[in-house]
Amino acid sequence: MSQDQDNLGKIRQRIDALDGQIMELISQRADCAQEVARIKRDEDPEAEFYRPDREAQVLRRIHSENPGPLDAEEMARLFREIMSACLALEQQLEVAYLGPEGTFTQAAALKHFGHSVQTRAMTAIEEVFREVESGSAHYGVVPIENSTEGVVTHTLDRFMQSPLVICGEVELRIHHQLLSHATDLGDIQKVYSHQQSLAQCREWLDSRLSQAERLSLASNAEAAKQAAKDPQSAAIASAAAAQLYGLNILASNIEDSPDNTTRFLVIGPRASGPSGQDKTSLLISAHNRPGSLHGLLSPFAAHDVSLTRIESRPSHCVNWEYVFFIDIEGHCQDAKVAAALSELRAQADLVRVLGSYPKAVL
Ligand SMILES: C=C(O[C@@H]1C=C(C(=O)O)C=C[C@H]1O)C(=O)O
Repeated sequence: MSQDQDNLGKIRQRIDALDGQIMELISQRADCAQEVARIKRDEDPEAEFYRPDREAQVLRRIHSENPGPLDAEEMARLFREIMSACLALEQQLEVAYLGPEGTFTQAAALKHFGHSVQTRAMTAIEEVFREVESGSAHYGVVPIENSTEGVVTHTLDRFMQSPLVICGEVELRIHHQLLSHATDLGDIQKVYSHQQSLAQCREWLDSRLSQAERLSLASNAEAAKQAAKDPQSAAIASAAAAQLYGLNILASNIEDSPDNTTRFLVIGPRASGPSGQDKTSLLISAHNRPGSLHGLLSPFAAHDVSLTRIESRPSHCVNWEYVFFIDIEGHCQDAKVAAALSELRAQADLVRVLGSYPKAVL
């Protein structure tokens, strides 16, 4: 046996021994999680085991203390899966998402909760809300904004009527693939996709597929299904959808902006506690008076609270002329945020906290 082979054998023995220790430690961790569950259940038989604030803190600590050589993000992803498996011992979470299977929203749900939850595909954003409102699913995941195309107005509008709260956010880098049974771009007559994805690939389509008609459908996965039926068509969708619907990737990463990112929200029946690094989303309205927007924003400036986003929408209601969706830094239980909100309540016709939730970690 050569010296190298001898060394290889020894290193493999060491890896086997380490795997044994890792397994033992993960099992001890799972025992602790079950113990936490017993305590929570004793305090309250209806207790919710999932704690987004605690999970965010665990992941942040792993991220910041990671010694390498693995990338911090990679290490946090491994722990995301360990926590997901531990939580599944306590409670099988059901997560509704904007389907069908293979959408970016499903990828976002799995990124946020890990792979030990049960994901359930819904056909519309409205249905995701309804599924969680009725209690058929514990949580829901819906898209809210894209770095290239802006806000998903349908999701914002739905918050105006829903009692649900936002308990998390997920950011996902979006890579679009052109999927088809065809092998030549010249054969493509139609391109199907969700309207946002068509917009995110506009320049690529103008230069490489200008002959093809663009047709928008309810989701990218739906587009992949359509493209699978007609070899003269293509879909813009994810690599996961290519596998799921048996299509070739005819061109990859065709999005116009290299940092094309979509943000998703996790919606649920219960508010999240403070994690130390949080955001709060608000729905605010005021009558149309001169200076009313200024009045709505000044409490944030006065209490040193940063605004990360502001979006205005038609109110769909005669009483209010403006509705603003505002994201701020901090949790509604933080002193600065609480002070800004109480000042705001004195000026606005409506202030609803849509949720305070941990900033995305992964
Ligand atoms: C163990 C707990 O419950 C759940 C499981 C967690 C874990 O495995 O670390 C973290 C938060 C909760 O989702 C807890 O609240 O600490």
